[in-house]
Amino acid sequence: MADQYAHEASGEGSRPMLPVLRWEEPPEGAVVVLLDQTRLPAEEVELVCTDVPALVAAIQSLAVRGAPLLGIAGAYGVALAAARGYDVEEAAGLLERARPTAVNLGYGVRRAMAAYRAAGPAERGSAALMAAKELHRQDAEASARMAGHGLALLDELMPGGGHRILTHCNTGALVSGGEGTAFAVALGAHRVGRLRRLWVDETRPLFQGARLTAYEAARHGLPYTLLTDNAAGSLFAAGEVDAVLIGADRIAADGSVANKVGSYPLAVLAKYHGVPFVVVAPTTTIDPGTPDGASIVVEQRSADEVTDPAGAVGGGRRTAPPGARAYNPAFDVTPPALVTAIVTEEGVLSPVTREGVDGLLARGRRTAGGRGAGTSGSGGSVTGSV
Ligand SMILES: CSC[C@@H](O)[C@@H](O)C(=O)COP(=O)(O)O
Repeated sequence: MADQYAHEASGEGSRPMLPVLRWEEPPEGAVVVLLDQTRLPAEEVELVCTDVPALVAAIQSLAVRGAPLLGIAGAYGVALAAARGYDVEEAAGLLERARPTAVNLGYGVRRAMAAYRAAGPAERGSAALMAAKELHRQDAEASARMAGHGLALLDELMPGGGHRILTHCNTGALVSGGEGTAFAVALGAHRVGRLRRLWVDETRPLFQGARLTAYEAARHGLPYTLLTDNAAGSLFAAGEVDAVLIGADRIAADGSVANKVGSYPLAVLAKYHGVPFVVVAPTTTIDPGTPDGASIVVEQRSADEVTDPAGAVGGGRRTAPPGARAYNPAFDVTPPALVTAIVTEEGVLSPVTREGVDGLLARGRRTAGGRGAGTSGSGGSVTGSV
């Protein structure tokens, strides 16, 4: 495909992005400060959440979003409730139910709640806060390790380098305590001179690809090119895609992957064209309590996001006549048979089997400590450092 479609690489971003999420304790009381992702890329504006309902609203409006970051936000939400003297048990329920598909949200809330409940009455708030900070730090570490494992996998799959990678939705620093999941792998490839092109699906209806991934790619000087989601087929047919790299919102025990709607069609295309389809996610995204893809609850969002797509992210005009109905699932589910590999901070699983997923989870539990059910097992090959 002609290079005139490529955004020119221009070196690392000129200035650091504001922190995606931070905790502050001014004299007026603790707050969770978020980079408002609904305002990107036009402006970097922070949203200050002084209470749990405000944080829940920010989660539901996608001001803060992306599975790993939702987990971190949920954990800080518990700390916020404790610091502000709210009913912490009730706050935890509100936070956990704010969005249904990304398992990390509930994981982060439960982890902070476990610390809160285990502490003595005077230490509960600080115990929840420490748990949130620990999860934040661990997610950054996991991100760096995923980038390393993912890059090694790409080199194995495509020894010649010059990777042309297609990605969907947004998986960079905006979803993570670190540099992200799938995007961190592409960034790693760029830094060692192996990324020839990052193809970025715009990701309808909320344009996380166009608004957020392109924004992050530009800041890092990646050679990226945007495409409408429905242009992906012709891109594969033209032989322009070497690998698909995506994130995940929930990985079921059988290796089924829920991710932003539009991921499953990419997996089908990849299979047909013999292109690796690689999922990059921390082990906190694996849910042993969800046995298979059919059991994953897929969030259904408002029809307005489809009929008035620009309006949903800050101004524009309707594209559909008044009263038009819309089918608007936020995620779809890709079966394990279509997934070439799952890259986690604990290593790479390929092929994707129930036993292999279980083994990854056991490794993740050993690293992070106590994360719920699941037994260790074997099956599938997990490579990489433990
Ligand atoms: C790394 S998070 C998983 C992503 O791949 C993707 O599905 C995503 O960005 C989450 O969707 P969102 O609805 O924007 O919260």
